[in-house]
Amino acid sequence: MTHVVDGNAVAADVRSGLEDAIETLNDAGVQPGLATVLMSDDDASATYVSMKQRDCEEVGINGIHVEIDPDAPAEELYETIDELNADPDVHGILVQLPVPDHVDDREVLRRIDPAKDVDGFHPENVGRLVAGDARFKPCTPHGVQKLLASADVEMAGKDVVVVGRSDIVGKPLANLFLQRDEGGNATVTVCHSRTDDLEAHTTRADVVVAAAGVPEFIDGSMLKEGAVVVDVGTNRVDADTEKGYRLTGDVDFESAKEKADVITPSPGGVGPMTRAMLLYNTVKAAGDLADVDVTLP
Ligand SMILES: Nc1nc(=O)c2c([nH]1)NC[C@@H]1CN(c3ccc(C(=O)N[C@@H](CCC(=O)O)C(=O)O)cc3)C=[N+]21
Repeated sequence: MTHVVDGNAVAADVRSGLEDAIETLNDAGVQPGLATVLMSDDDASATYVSMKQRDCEEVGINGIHVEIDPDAPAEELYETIDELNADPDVHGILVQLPVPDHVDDREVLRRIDPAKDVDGFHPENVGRLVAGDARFKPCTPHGVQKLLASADVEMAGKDVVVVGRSDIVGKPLANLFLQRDEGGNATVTVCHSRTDDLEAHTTRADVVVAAAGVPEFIDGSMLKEGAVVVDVGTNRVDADTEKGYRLTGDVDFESAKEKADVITPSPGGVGPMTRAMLLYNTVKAAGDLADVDVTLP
């Protein structure tokens, strides 16, 4: 029987595992705070940000939400970041990506205080992750590791194929899988849109991570019998539903499930874990900034 990993349940475990740490912080007079900044008209972005705010409320993190008109000058976003950097009640800052074209996203990521960079996207934090000294593991890659651990998937020595080379998923995840610690020690191949013969890679992989942002493009025929499949995709595709779309991953779930021993669905897999690890990083940031020792799940 294929094990379908329940991302909502594992995410709920992470959230309840944070309760002790939040209590410890509260006892020390610290209320962890997460600022989300939205500079976009995009529906999906607004939905994700409001889910993140709701998560904060649920676990007792102070959620601060800032919205900036997408037509406003870039300076407005930069100055907002400066203010949040200086605000002692804010321990984590997340600027929802993508930002409008006239805003330099590299400048956005450089501008965030690395100690408050709960996405882990600041160049200093990227460098630390690659060097094996991560301060914040980026939320999606970290969530993938936690999901695999929850399903007792041993990564050491495994042939892992990551499909997708983004800065927010593919690259950091490949680095985490390589590291000499828990959830790492794998043999990692990173494939992408210019890879010759993708199937040759995926069909020999013990673990396939689909993170290319292309709906349902990994199907059962591309997998080895008994593979572990992680679906990072969250795509909205047009459909005859009330909302006019349905959510689907980068994996064709039905055919992949026929082959896989373990599979994470989407929705209901990596997405909720991404949000849970954001809370985790916010609690860690609060502990570090306030110099309070917290035990993280
Ligand atoms: N600075 C920044 N940090 C991010 O972490 C970030 C970002 N920008 N921009 C966009 C992507 C996307 N992302 C998701 C998070 C949760 C779900 C999620 O919870 N999905 C649910 C369903 C969501 C729904 O119902 O629409 C699920 O998969 O079950 C999806 C996508 C974070 N991102």
